[in-house]
Amino acid sequence: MTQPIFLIGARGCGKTTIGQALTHACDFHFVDTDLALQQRSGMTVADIVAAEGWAGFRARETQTLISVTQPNTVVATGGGIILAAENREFMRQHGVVIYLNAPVSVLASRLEAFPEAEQRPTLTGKPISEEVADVLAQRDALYRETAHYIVDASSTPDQVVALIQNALHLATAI
Ligand SMILES: Nc1ncnc2c1ncn2[C@@H]1O[C@H](COP(=O)(O)OP(=O)(O)O)[C@@H](O)[C@H]1O
Ligand SMILES: O=C(O)C1=C[C@@H](OP(=O)(O)O)[C@@H](O)[C@H](O)C1
Ligand SMILES: [Mg+2]
Repeated sequence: MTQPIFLIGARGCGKTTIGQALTHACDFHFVDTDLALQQRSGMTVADIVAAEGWAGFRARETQTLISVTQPNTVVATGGGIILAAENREFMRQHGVVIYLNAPVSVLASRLEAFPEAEQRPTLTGKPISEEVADVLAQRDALYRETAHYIVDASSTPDQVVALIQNALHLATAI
């Protein structure tokens, strides 16, 4: 299989971490839409949102998604990539989409331990655990309708990578 693999899911589900580990396991290249758009603009996510609002960030995110998509590539996306219908359609048409699914308690404890405020400026103004619950409630259906496969992302990184590889073997067998 050479199709790109898109990792989607909430902040803290491990798209960036698992994406890097997966590229070693399946000998793909790694790209992360947030890292790519920050390198190109010379600004952090927080800088872009402060200067251009979330609409400016979302426009850059869509451009970046299209430009980084190549064969043999794992694309770690940002948690809000599924908000735009064009992004959802693009990912489903151009590759295999995997939803890294984890409960609110797991997401909140990871984000509380490593908030990375420059990467994750607040979306709602609420404390982390409330924000995670609210945002996941709004987006879970979009992650599910976009995904070809849903993988439990609450176990260790090695275990999550193994679950993805199982799903991809299914994909190559079809
Ligand atoms: N499977 C995992 N088990 C434990 N910690 C994890 C796991 N996946 C990610 N993390 C940790 O959670 C935090 C957020 O991970 P990250 O990959 O940045 O998530 P995302 O890109 O989905 O927002 C990081 O500190 C990372 O080390
Ligand atoms: O969920 C979101 O709307 C966002 C998630 C972030 O990426 P991660 O999911 O990699 O943290 C980043 O793209 C930005 O802060 C917006
Ligand atoms: Mg990330």
